[in-house]
Amino acid sequence: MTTKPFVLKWGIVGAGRISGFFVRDLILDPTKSGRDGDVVHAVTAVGSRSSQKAEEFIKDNCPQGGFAQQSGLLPVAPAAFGSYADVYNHPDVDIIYVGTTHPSHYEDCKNALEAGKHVLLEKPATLNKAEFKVLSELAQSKKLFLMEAVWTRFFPLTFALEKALFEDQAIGEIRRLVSDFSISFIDVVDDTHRMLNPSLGGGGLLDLGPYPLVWAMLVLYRHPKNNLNPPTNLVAAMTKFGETGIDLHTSWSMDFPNLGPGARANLSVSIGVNSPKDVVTRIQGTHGEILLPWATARPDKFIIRRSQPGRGAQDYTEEVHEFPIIGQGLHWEADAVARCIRDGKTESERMPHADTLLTMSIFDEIRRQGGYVYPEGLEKVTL
Ligand SMILES: NC(=O)C1=CN([C@@H]2O[C@H](COP(=O)(O)OP(=O)(O)OC[C@H]3O[C@@H](n4cnc5c(N)ncnc54)[C@H](OP(=O)(O)O)[C@@H]3O)[C@@H](O)[C@H]2O)C=CC1
Ligand SMILES: O=C1OC[C@@H](O)[C@H](O)[C@H]1O
Repeated sequence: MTTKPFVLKWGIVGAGRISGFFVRDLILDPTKSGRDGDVVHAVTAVGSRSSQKAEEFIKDNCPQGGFAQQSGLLPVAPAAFGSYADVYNHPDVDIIYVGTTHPSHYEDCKNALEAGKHVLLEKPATLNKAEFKVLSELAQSKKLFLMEAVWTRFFPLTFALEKALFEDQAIGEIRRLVSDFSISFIDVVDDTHRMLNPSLGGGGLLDLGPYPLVWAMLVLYRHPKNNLNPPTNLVAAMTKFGETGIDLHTSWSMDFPNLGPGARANLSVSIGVNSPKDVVTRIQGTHGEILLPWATARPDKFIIRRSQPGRGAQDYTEEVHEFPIIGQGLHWEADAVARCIRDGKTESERMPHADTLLTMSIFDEIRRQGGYVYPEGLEKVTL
């Protein structure tokens, strides 16, 4: 006997680039994209500040909705709206995907929760820790699911990497992690683009920073021996882009003193250059290293180089572990969210509120040390 899959009905707010990638992944047949198929997705409503844009978004990305609609499991067509509120109030929506620009995240998420909907909130969750704290408390008080959309955490590759590091001890004790995510936007987009525009929370840190940080969070912060102790000795530097106040290059280091004699993360982002494609993340241990090639957000392989202590970095054996990605790879995150909601959970153990609060407190401190000040009134909540 086959069991019917759980259907999660999504309402999308913000008809932009990542929302397009997200819904196109919701259309993929789970059994043909390396997933279990116990949960499937429907796209029942799309909201934009322009109704025409919402209609075009549906036509271009999901004319028949998600896989649940395409396969006949849910006979409901996706509806286009010229406001976000119509999506929050739509009876055929279980969860809101917030794919808007950074400064809108707080209010869009709050409005969705107040309308009684679960939320998957694009990264960075908010502009600061204080804003996310309000959202977390609101979601908890209303018993609604809320998660920051750090999709990289849900890749099969990421689970396999953790097994190699923590169970198999593939490189011995971890001593250092170096990760960079850099994409040159300067001279590629104009100054009004969200990446360069201070009033849209522009710059490298908020947009690209979640990805180098996610590797430090998973490999060092969530290392079984770290016992979830926050990093110490955070030291950050920012180079600013012209007179705008946003960051062009940002780098920071953090220590994890509970790991052996101590481990360090050296992390960086830039919107002025591109990361080298061959290695963007390097995890170094007492018995070798693991390399992750481009992209920091979406790697499809890792390379284990095993060596003997004291034998020098040139003397190693190499194994390549490949994890092909069908679609963009946002479907693993969407499936994990669907399972949480099916099972009545209000948080994901894989991406809990506590990890978002720590992320935002790290970003707050980097901005403090780097002198990144948001335009007046951009933050809706401050400490
Ligand atoms: N997980 C991932 O891989 C990725 C995540 N992201 C995250 O997703 C979010 C959106 O990024 P992306 O899709 O690239 O951005 P886009 O600019 O393509 O889309 C953002 C959308 O936000 C809405 N919006 C609301 N208020 C404003 C405003 N004042 N100015 C401009 N747009 C506004 C618009 O939707 P409308 O006009 O329809 O109302 C717009 O289409 C960001 O938080 C980013 O960090 C981005 C890329 C990849
Ligand atoms: O989340 C992201 O990952 C991919 C990048 O291209 C994009 O700027 C960023 O928002």
